[in-house]
Amino acid sequence: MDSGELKMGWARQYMPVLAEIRKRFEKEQPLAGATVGMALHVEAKTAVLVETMAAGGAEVHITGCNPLSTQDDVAQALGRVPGVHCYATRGCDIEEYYAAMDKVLDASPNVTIDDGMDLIHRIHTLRRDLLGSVIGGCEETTTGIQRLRAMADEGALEFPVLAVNDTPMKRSFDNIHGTGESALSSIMITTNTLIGGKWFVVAGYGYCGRGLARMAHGLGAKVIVTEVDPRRALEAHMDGYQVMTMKEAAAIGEIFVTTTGNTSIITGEHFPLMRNGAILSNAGHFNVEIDIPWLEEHAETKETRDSIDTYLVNGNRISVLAEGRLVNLATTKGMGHPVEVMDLSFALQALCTEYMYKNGGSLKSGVYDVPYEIDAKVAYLKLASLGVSIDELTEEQKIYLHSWNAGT
Ligand SMILES: NC(=O)c1ccc[n+]([C@@H]2O[C@H](COP(=O)([O-])OP(=O)(O)OC[C@H]3O[C@@H](n4cnc5c(N)ncnc54)[C@H](O)[C@@H]3O)[C@@H](O)[C@H]2O)c1
Repeated sequence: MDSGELKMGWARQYMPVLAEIRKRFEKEQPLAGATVGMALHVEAKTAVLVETMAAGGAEVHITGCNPLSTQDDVAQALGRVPGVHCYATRGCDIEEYYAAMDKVLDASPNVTIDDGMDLIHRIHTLRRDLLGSVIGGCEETTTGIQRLRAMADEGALEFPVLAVNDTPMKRSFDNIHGTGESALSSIMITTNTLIGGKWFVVAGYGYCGRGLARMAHGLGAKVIVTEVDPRRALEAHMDGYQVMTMKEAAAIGEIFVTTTGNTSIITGEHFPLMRNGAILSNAGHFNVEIDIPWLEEHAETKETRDSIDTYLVNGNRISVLAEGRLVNLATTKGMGHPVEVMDLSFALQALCTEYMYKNGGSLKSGVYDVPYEIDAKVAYLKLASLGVSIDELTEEQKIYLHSWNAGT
C-alpha cells in the first residue's frame, strides 16, 4: 500500500457511520446512474466519502476547494478507485485550480457537492450549458450557504441545494469541535509555541469561533472575542471571555484566529498596533479575513519558513500562517477536522446526495434545510456505533408536547 492508501485506511477505521451507509449503498445501489461532481478538500476523510458514493453506484468527479488543502498522495490513491476521477493537486495556481474545476464540470454532473459554492457559481456563470442536467446540489460550509442564499434572494439560483452546513448534526460537531480542535492543533504544531497563558484573540463568536474560544481557554489561554453581532458579543461575555474591538485587541493579542466568514477583519489599521511576535491565522473559508496584500506592500521585510510568513512592521515581527488560508487544512502539517467529526459531516453528505438524486427533480430552485429524518438517522447511527441507547417519547409525552390545553 502507498501512503495515500494508508491514510485512507487509517481514516476508514474511525468512520463507523459512513461504513454502515456504505454497506446499504453496496446492496441497494441508490446512486446507480448518478454523476456526482465534487469540490471538497481532497484528503483522507473526503476520500472515504467518495468511495462510499462510488460503492453506491455513482461515478464521481472530484477536485479541491482550496489550492493549499489537497494531499497529493491521497488524490492519487483516490483516482485509482473504480468509478472515481480526481483532478486535485496541492499548490496549484488559480488558473490550474479552475481548470481542474472545469474537468469536473465537463463530466456533466447531475448532483454537485461544494465546500464554498465554487462549482455552483461556475455553472451559473461560465458553464450555463450544464444547468439543464443538474438535478440539485449539496453545500458543506457557512460561506457557501451565505453565497447561495444571496443568489436565491436575487432569483439567480436555478436548481435546489441542500444547506448541509446549517443542520444541527453538522454545526454542533464539525464547526464547533472540528474547527476548534483542528485549528488549534495546526497552530500548535506549525509554530511549536505555547497557548497557555497567552492572549488569544478569536474574531467572530459563531459556531467555529465558540469552539476555538472554548478549547483555547481549556489550554489556559486568556481569550478575547471580537464581534459585530451584539447578541453573540453578549454570549461571549457571559461565557467568560473579554469582548472588545479589533483595534483594542490588536495591541494585546499574541495569537489571532479569524473565523467570521467576512472580509477585512485584520487590516492595515491593526498591524502597526501589534506586539512583536504576534501570530495571525484564519479559520474562515476564504483568505480574505487578514489583509495580506497590505502586509506585502508595507512590511519592511518578509521572511518565509514552512507555512509561516513573518513580516516586519514598525520594527515588530508579525507572522501569518498558511498565507491566511484555512489554518487547520492549509499549513503543511494541518490535517483538517478530526476523523470522527468528518464521519458525521460526510454521512450527512452521502445521505443528502442520495436524497437529492432521488427527489431533486420535484423540488423548485432554492436553498433547502436538510430533512430531519436524515439528521436524526446520522445521530442514531453514531449513537449505535458508540453503544449508547436513549429513551423514546411515550405516546402520552407526544400528546403532551403537542397540546396547548395542558397546564398545572
Ligand atoms: N476551518 C474550517 O474547517 C471551517 C469549518 C466550518 C466552517 N468554516 C468557515 O468558518 C467561517 C465561520 O463559520 P461559522 O459557522 O462559525 O459562521 P457563523 O455565521 O456562525 O459565525 C460567524 C460570526 O462572525 C461574526 N462576524 C461577522 N463579521 C465580523 C466582523 N467584522 N468582526 C467580528 N465578527 C464578525 C458574525 O457576527 C458571526 O457571529 C465561515 O467562513 C465558514 O465557511 C471553516
